[in-house]
Amino acid sequence: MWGRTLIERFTVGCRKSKSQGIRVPYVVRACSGPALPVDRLTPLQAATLWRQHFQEEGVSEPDHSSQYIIAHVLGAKTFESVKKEALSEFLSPEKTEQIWNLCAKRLSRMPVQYVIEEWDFRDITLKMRPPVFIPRPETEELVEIVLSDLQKKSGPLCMVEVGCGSGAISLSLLKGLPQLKAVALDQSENAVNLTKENALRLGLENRLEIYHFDILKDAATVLSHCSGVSAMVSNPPYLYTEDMSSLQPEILCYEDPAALDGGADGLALIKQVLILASQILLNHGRLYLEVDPRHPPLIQRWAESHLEELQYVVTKQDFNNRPRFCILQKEETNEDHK
Ligand SMILES: C[S@@+](CC[C@H](N)C(=O)[O-])C[C@H]1O[C@@H](n2cnc3c(N)ncnc32)[C@H](O)[C@@H]1O
Repeated sequence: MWGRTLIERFTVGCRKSKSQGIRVPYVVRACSGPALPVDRLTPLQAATLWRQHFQEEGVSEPDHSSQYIIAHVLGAKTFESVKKEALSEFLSPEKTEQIWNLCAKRLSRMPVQYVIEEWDFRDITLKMRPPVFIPRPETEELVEIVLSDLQKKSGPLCMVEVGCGSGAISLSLLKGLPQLKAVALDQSENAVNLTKENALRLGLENRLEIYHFDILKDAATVLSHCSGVSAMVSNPPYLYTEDMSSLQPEILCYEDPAALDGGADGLALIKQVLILASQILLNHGRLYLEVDPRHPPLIQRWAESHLEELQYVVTKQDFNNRPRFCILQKEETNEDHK
């Protein structure tokens, strides 16, 4: 596991009504939190106070939430990395007010990553802004799988990412592979702008082209901008629509639903990615997908019956041992030999 971590992501956050057995999404109560203290507090005291308050208000990961926010205000990434003495020194009134303002945002269920406006993904730190999707730890594993495959290839490489969000996947692959060039696409203007900003911050902008394309509407344009690539990567929206209303309030209230909702069977965008992969990839080029654990056999069957040139290679498990990553490969067809 890399960098800063928060555990709960994509957890279904609904409760069942006892009387009707139906799903009732959480209602986030408006609450203001403890008043700005008159007496001076140390970071340790502030962390304890806010942990208790988050706990009382049902905010998930109360400990990590208060610690990451206070560490951020103190100019550090984690509480553990703040000097011991600094944790017991009184906070200035300005820093106390900053902590109170940020913790109030967390109290309204804003994810910590949006509260502190940045997050770590593998060995890079990315700027975060709602409603652009917050990268999840499983996606670090997807990147590892792609990296270890591409590292075996020699010469210049080009890849396409569909649905780049904050740029997490493309930027960490570019960082790890100096011979790689990438094209990143997203239907969201917010995502495209954030990927551009993150690419500039990391000094990777010269090897990355970023386009505001919707692959369901602009397939022809996508094809004209990307062809002959060695790899295609996507962590597409793959949730089943019926599961959307029961997501945690952090996700429901702040993240773009278009980054999550994959339609009735979660496969709406995935099928289009498969079609594009069969047209964009070079022979022996590979498509790497992050999906729901129910998807791999469905994807294999669909690709086999619709796309002769795309062979299903393997399903890989995530760190929870769930089948989450699909690899497919473009093969020469009889047509190609003619
Ligand atoms: C699950 S997020 C993944 C973001 C990022 N790759 C990551 O792993 O953190 C899916 C992304 O796909 C984008 N997306 C959804 N539908 C799309 C479409 N039709 N065309 C292009 N991008 C799309 C969303 O805007 C979102 O940024």
